[in-house]
Amino acid sequence: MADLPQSFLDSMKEILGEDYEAFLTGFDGQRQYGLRVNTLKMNLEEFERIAPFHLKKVPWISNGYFYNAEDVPAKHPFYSAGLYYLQEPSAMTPASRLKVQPGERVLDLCAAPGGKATELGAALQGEGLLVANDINTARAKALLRNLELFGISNSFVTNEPPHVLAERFPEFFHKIMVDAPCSGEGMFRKNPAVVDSWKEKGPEYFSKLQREIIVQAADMLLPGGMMFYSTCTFSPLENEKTITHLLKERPDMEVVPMEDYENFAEGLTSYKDEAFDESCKLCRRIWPHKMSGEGHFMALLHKKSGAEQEIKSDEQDSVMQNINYLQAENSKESGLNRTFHMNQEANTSEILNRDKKENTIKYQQDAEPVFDRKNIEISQKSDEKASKKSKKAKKKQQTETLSSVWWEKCKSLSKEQKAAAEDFFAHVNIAYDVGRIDVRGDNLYYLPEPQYDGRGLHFLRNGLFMGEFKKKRFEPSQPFALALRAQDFDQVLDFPADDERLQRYLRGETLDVSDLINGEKKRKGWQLVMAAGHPLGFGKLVNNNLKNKYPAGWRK
Ligand SMILES: C[S@@+](CC[C@H](N)C(=O)[O-])C[C@H]1O[C@@H](n2cnc3c(N)ncnc32)[C@H](O)[C@@H]1O
Repeated sequence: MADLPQSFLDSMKEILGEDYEAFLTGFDGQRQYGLRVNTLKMNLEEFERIAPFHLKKVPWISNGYFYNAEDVPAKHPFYSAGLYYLQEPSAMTPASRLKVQPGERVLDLCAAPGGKATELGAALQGEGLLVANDINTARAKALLRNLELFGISNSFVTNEPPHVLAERFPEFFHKIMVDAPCSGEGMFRKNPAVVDSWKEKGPEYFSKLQREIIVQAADMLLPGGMMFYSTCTFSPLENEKTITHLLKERPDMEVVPMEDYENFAEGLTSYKDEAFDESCKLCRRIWPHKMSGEGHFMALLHKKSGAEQEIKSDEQDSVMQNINYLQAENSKESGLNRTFHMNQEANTSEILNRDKKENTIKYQQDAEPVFDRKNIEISQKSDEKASKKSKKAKKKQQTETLSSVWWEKCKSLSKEQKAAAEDFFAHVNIAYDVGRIDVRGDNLYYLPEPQYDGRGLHFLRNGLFMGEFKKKRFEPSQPFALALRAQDFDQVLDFPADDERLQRYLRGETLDVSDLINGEKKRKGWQLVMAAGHPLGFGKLVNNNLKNKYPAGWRK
């Protein structure tokens, strides 16, 4: 057992009472290994059919599995294809309980390295917007990589303190995840080094930070929206006390029940001589001695709204699952009788303006908008005629593809670059909404659909980075490969998952692929390399040899 601080042990004894001994014994127990399937890329039946691991379902997570440590799924090509995320099972819970639906605007405020954001992004299924933020630049880079690996194309990855986002996005998001920085008591078993950082910065330090963050987060939530607060620590200071603070500061926020599991424990309503809001009982705790997880605190919060439209049973909205659950719970045991309303859209007028360079991470605050996506007002009050017109325009736009006509309009590109891009996109079987295509400097992007104002924000990525124009060429990007499905590209090299060439491909080696192209003499150029039908990256075919285009920074 790690050398645990006495004040931590005293606090645990106070909270757990007769369960304390079982909790301590748990520290000598075995670590649980888990993976979560990327439902943007595949369904569970397919995963179970193809995964060569010893899997057991995590009973409270629909797409979560325990695996045996000796399986080493991180080394399998399926990992490099973004088919799953390795995650301790209790850490899978928060994103699974926020019930994100395609088309929503979602914020993950403390997102790096992406354990929750990858699941939230997958739940969007390519529709809507995921703003994934982390205050720490190095960690935000890891977050971006994981989102790219998962093939999530509709994210805006930012690197800002929460208060800056709160000023920019008042009442903007349907769903918000706050997986707060914390003292990490739930990590003590998995990573004893966390004990040392706890001694430097413990619950008192983080509690103050969390109280600021949670209020700023709530201010970004749409009335009727849902927010999830979680930590991987046990201290009530960082958990129920933070929630109680939010409820006092923002009376329109309330704790609501989440989808339950028999071994979750209730939140606390007091600790020592401090009383917390009674509704903290609806929060949930994962205790490592009660179930197979390292430990988590979780609160599902709802922002009440006043006179907005009441949710009707036939209007299947994202909030419905949580609310249905809540109503059932209310009538069952709590006796609370609430009516829920929601405001479906914010009155927001947004102009998107972008920086010229990729990865300079800074929007020009005072620059003229380079790209004004019609300054569409998202408003419930917008008159019907305008909305019909814009729907028609959008439909027309969506049927356009990246044809020569479109490239012709791209003034910043040379003739050769346009021809190269056109050649490449002739192999892509996707009809793009050309209004979302953006050529910025030498780079090509596909922007998320919802409108938002990103001016002046530090960011690492806006939408999908599709590729780069070099002198006379167009080079498709690695994130683009990972966002494609097998049927989206018509020149594929599909290797069996256990073909040793896949490991060599992932190391950057040139491969002989004559057996895969069956004497197709004319075949050349960009190929999508796949492991059993799942894209891994690009290569270029020259005389039966595959020149490796797996980027150096991604190699194993
Ligand atoms: C518990 S971790 C998030 C883990 C992540 N949600 C996941 O599942 O992979 C908390 C994150 O909060 C960030 N953070 C630290 N201080 C912060 C602050 N003052 N405001 C916002 N985020 C902060 C850290 O950089 C860290 O990545």
